[in-house]
Parts: sequence; C-alpha cells; structure tokens
Amino acid sequence: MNRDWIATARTLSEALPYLQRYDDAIVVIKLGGHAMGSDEAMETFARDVVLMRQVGVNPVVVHGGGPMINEMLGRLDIQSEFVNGKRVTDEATMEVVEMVLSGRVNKRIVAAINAQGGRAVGLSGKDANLVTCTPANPELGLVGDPTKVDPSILHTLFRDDMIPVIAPLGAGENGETYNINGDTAAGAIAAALRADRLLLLTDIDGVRDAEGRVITELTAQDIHDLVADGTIAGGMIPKTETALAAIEGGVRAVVILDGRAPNAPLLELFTDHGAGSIIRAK
Ligand SMILES: Nc1ncnc2c1ncn2[C@@H]1O[C@H](COP(=O)(O)OP(=O)(O)O)[C@@H](O)[C@H]1O
Ligand SMILES: CC(=O)N[C@@H](CCC(=O)OP(=O)(O)O)C(=O)O
Repeated sequence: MNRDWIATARTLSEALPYLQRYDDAIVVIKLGGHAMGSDEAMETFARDVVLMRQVGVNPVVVHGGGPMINEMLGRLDIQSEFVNGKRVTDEATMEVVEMVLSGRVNKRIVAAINAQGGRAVGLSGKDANLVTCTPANPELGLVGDPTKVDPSILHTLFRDDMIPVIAPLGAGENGETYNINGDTAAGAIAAALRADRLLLLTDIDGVRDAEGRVITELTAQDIHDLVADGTIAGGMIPKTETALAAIEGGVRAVVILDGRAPNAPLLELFTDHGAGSIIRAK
C-alpha cells in the first residue's frame, strides 16, 4: 500500500480545532495572474475553495490577470506601461482589461470551482455597486482607487451557499469603468467585509528580508522599514501597502504566500504549519 491512510485520518482529526475556528469566517483570497498556473494548479485551487465552503467558511475570490492582459494587448499591438506597479490605462486598454478580466479569467475560475461541485458566481466591482472608484492619479488614466465598497451582494451570495469570484474593476460616480490593481481591490473588499483573513496568493513564498529569508511574521513598523531601505520593492510594495490598509480597515490578519505551492490556502488555514508572511491586527 503506497498511501498512509492512518496519516490521512490523523490529518483530518488534527484539523478539527482549525475547522471550528474558521466556522462561518470570511476569507478573501486574492489569486494573482502569476499564481494562476496550469489547469491542474487551477483545479487544486478550486478544490481548496470548495472545501473551505464545505466546512463552513465563506470564501471570496478576487483575481488579477496582469499577464493575461499583457498577452491580449500584445496580440492587438497595443503598448502598455506600468507606473509603481499600476498599468497606465487609456480607453482602448480599458476595453481589453475588462474583456480579459471579466471574460476569460473570471470565467475560467468560475468554471474550475463549479467543476469541483461548488456554486461560483462571477462578478466585477461594477455589479450591484460593489466597488465605486475615483481616479487614482491623472497620470494613470482610468486606474481607480476604491472609495466605497458595498458588500451587500456578497452577504446575499454567502446566505445562498454561493462563492463570489470578483474581477478587479469598479464604476466611477458617473458610470465610467475603472481598472483597479487586484491587490488593492482585494484589500478594499476584505476591509468592507471585516474579513477574518485576506490571503494574497503570489509567485514567491513570502516577504523576504535583505538576506533572502522569508519573514514569517511582520509588523507595520517592519513593513515601513523594509520599504524605506528598498528590501521590499516592485510588486511587493502594493501587496504590503494593501496588507496595512486592510488591517487598518478591520481585517484580522493578512497572509502573503506562494499560490503555486499545492494546497497553499489549506496549509495556511487548517494546519499548524502556516505558510508565507503574516501581518496581524494588534
Ligand atoms: N522583499 C521582497 N520579498 C518578496 N518578494 C519581493 C520583495 N521585493 C520585491 N519582491 C517581488 O515581488 C514579486 C511579487 O509581486 P507581483 O509579481 O506583482 O505578484 P502578483 O503578480 O502575484 O500580484 C515577487 O515575485 C518578487 O519578485
Ligand atoms: C491598475 C492595474 O494595474 N490593474 C491590473 C489589474 C490586474 C491585476 O492586478 O493582475 P495581477 O494581480 O495578476 O498583477 C492590470 O491592469 O494589470
């Protein structure tokens, strides 16, 4: 026999206190474009989300899709540039961003969850006034900063046992469409829900120190210091900024972890091992 069934049973038994702790908890999971790998990886991710729902957690998936947007812009021969980790977004780019995020990427995740027996509902921040935005910065064009999040649609979906899958777009005061960085959108939604956990799934095993070691627990002061001395750079800046804003907004803890590792969300939520870097509310 090449499988240790006793160990499997023990693992389930050991998970009991965690299952009890997270009963009815709200867990927001940001799935970055770089963490969205092969179909097999997507299937594993979808199983984890369905398992969470099955054991009484209310999972919310907020996704990115930067690499998929780049690919489509390339095919259409539209140039694109980033300023401080955010895509400069003109009208033509916005059209492609919406098609890719709300269309291909969102539906791929919805289909994967439904294939595992879940009931996923795909939406964007434009649905049911979920996310209202103002322009982040004139230099960035149609990039939005969330100013108001109305999570009532999400509570409705939780009550009916459905799993929201959200594309990071928002509506302006006059109905315009804005492109929101996926981490920023996930943080704002998690804060509006007063989520128990925000998991930021990315392509690295956590926030690293100057020697390259993963820092398992980070304080706000550590983040300020590491950003100031350049140890936290590039795409990790919006993530750590999001973590601080989410904690400030009422989220209990934020974890930055490697979404490419199999079962990363389950490892974090339901075992002693934990994963990645955690930032906790005081
Ligand atoms: N101190 C740091 N610790 C970990 N990663 C860092 C750090 N500073 C910069 N990074 C970079 O941030 C990247 C994650 O951001 P990003 O590529 O935008 O992720 P995603 O596409 O998942 O949103 C890492 O792959 C790494 O190259
Ligand atoms: C304003 C802004 O930069 N929006 C992002 C939205 C997608 C995203 O955040 O994707 P990842 O999580 O995969 O990086 C973009 O246009 O690429």
